[in-house]
Amino acid sequence: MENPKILAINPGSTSTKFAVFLGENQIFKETIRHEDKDLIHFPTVVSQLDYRLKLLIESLHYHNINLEELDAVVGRGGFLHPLKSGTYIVNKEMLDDLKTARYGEHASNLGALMAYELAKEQDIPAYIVDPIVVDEMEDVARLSGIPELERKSHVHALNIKAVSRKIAKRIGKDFQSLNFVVAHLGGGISIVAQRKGQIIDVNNANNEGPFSPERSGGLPAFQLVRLCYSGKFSEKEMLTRLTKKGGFYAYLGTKNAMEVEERATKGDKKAKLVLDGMIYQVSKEIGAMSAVLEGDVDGIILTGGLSFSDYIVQEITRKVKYIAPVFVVPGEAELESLALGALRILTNQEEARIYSVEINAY
Ligand SMILES: Nc1ncnc2c1ncn2[C@@H]1O[C@H](COP(=O)(O)OP(=O)(O)O)[C@@H](O)[C@H]1O
Ligand SMILES: CCCC(=O)OP(=O)(O)O
Repeated sequence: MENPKILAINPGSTSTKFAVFLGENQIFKETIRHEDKDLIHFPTVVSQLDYRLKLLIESLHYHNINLEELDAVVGRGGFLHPLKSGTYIVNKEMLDDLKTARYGEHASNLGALMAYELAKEQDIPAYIVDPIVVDEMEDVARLSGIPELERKSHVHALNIKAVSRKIAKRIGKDFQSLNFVVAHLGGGISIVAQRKGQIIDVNNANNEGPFSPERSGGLPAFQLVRLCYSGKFSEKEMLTRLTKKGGFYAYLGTKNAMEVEERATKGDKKAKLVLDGMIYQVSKEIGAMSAVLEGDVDGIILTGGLSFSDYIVQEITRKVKYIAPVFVVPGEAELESLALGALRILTNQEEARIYSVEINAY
């Protein structure tokens, strides 16, 4: 199929981003922002499906984009069974796992569900690409120190794979011949050791590694246990504190790094300390992942929204440039990566993977 028309959908916790591609070329892009007040009354992520779909369809109609002209729909992949990197056809088993939040709740769980709903009306395929559960970790990285607490790969795989390909192309080498430490620095942070294209270790973006604008990162275990049993918080409140109300938000009441930086520049000592604390922890994690690669690092890549900040990039670079050259790819290329993942299937460059707990089990 030449130049297929692909709709890519990226549902986030505060937005639904979507774009239409003709082959590799983006011909339309839109972001719908969701305020807290609009989402707060939905008890679960999956219960937002109809609401988000309606807004998306209205926007497509408004911009004269005809769903009947699409060849495929592709969504960001959410919490599923651990999977190999690649493009997966959305099937019943996947939909069932997402509807029941079998492996956890995250806005990206809506990606496959929205893609499927739109694709089935047109009788075209729906896909996901490099979901947040891409798991290429080595066995040695899975140990935590307590047998029942296995470390899990929860990672910004879609953007990390995309920026790694981009930098490999820039330096004129094949992505699968290079070793990178990639730091996705967004609302959540994942920092990976990527050996010859494979993510062999990562700080779980939800509960390990550096704190981020909204997440606590790894915490002192004894004190955490005591806080959980203090009787002050329910399980849900504690989990929300760790994943949505940690990091910058917990210390400073904002998740906005630009605001934190401005406060720091204007003399707010606490804002400066917290900003520098995150930079310190990110640099430390980059060092740890470099050790995982035994110092054989072709490049360190900084990406995600925080990489738009000159201060953050300069400070991290100052601390880690002794390891390897630092490359910066600010923001994320998730919609483009989704479309390219679907395109590789539609143009027969790759075969779509089938989601099945049996086949992909690690
Ligand atoms: N130009 C910028 N300078 C500094 N920080 C920025 C800039 N643009 C975005 N950010 C920060 O990046 C973070 C969000 O990153 P992003 O990758 O968009 O996250 P997510 O997709 O997880 O919401 C926020 O803290 C935001 O304030
Ligand atoms: C759980 C890994 C992916 C992730 O944290 O995504 P967001 O930063 O978009 O929430």
